[in-house]
Amino acid sequence: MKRIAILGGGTAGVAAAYFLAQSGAEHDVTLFEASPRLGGIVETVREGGFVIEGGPDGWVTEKPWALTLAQELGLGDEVIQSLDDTRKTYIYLDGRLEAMPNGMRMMVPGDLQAVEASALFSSEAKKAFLDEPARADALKAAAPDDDESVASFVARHFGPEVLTKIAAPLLSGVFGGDVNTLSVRAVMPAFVAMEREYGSLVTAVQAKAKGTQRPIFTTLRSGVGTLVEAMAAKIPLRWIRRNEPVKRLKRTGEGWLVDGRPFDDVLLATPVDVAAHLLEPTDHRAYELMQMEASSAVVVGFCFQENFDLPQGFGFLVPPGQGSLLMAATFMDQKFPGRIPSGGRLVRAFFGGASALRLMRCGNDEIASIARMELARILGPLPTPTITVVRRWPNSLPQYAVGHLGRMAELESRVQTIGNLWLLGNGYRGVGLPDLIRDARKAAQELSA
Ligand SMILES: Cc1c2[nH]c(c1CCC(=O)O)Cc1[nH]c(c(CCC(=O)O)c1C)Cc1[nH]c(c(CCC(=O)O)c1C)Cc1[nH]c(c(C)c1CCC(=O)O)C2
Repeated sequence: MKRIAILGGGTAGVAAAYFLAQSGAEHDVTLFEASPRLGGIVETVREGGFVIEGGPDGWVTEKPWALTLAQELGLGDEVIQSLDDTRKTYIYLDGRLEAMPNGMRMMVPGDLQAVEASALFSSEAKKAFLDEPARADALKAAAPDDDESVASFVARHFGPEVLTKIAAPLLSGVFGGDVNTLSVRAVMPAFVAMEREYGSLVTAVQAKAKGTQRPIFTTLRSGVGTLVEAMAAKIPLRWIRRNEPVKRLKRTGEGWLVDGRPFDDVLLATPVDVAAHLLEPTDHRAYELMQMEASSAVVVGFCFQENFDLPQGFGFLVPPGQGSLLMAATFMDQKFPGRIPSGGRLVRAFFGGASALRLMRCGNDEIASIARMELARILGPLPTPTITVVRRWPNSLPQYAVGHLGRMAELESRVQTIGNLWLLGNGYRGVGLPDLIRDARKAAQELSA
């Protein structure tokens, strides 16, 4: 019987424990969670008919692994999709919310007429979009053999305006990060492949848009929290140790000592900085490879009993330098069905970067009042919310900087050499919930083989 320690009870750690429990093999598992609660940054608050997400509100439909898990857990009837018929994403520019043109795939237009008609871009930026297909050969030739930043990739294709107006805010809304440091190969592999094949991204997106489009986001009727709760309910209770942060990890001849207790295998599913610190005595090079910036977020959910007008669509993003403390906001009741009781509104505000770090030190009431003020400056006066949920997520989103894939390949080979070790979580092979679930399943399969 293998003695397995899972360190960290967020989505990755809980999923690993769940898959081990399901494997049919006789494992002796201990899941160490530092806090009193499982789930990490996944947390659904259900109150007064509102479904309020403290962390992620869903996942990207394109990645199948969370949906498969939901179905295995018997949650098939709970699965719902985003309301894409009325999908719009706004960018806050020069004091106004300007809609992104329809048919955009991130910063690449699928519909050049929609770009032409948009008030978001100057005539120069429109010309850059229109001219890009003709530059296909040159773009292919200019593609570096190595990694590059998202900024340099986007600027090569579409110039500086598209970079600052669309790519920067969109990437902050997905990776919380800075386009000048983010690795294009790690965060936009699909676009890199398109460039290799077509040269022009516009041509590639148009060629690929011909198939039927599924809604962009998927979630569960009662919230993403249900996914973690349903997994946790199938983990033997004696496996779970809450309020037990692990302080020391030591490799022994055959296995590990976790705060002095012997185990055969270790799954490190803590935040990257914690995992790096725990591995430092075992492998200093692994520790170095795990040094990465992580961005922080403060999320505020506001529930309103009254209905009031909001722009149609999912929400808005704020590019750097637009004079708002907000990074983004989501109009939850327009993004997914069933988030509110009949009538009412549910709006989520996000702070990131330096604003998040500053706000993190304030009390909940102060954070909520700043969030309301910042929302009202952009959306106009808001009614008084009946429920407010504030969550702080320090260092929660690792930044995949230029060279990330190369560093991760080296880290993986260190992990193989160390042996009896798995690294799980959002610092390595993808930031979305589906990525975490895919990796946890794979680790459990390898352990049970
Ligand atoms: C600010 C922020 C958001 N979401 C996120 C942040 C970063 C800050 C942080 O959590 O630390 C994080 C995020 N957003 C997304 C992911 C998953 C990415 C993946 O699975 O690869 C992750 C990890 C999907 C997304 N999130 C977004 C896209 C782009 C959608 C598009 O092309 O329109 C994706 C794939 C855009 C986004 N993202 C957000 C808003 C308000 C919007 C626009 C409106 C809306 O949909 O709610 C909120």
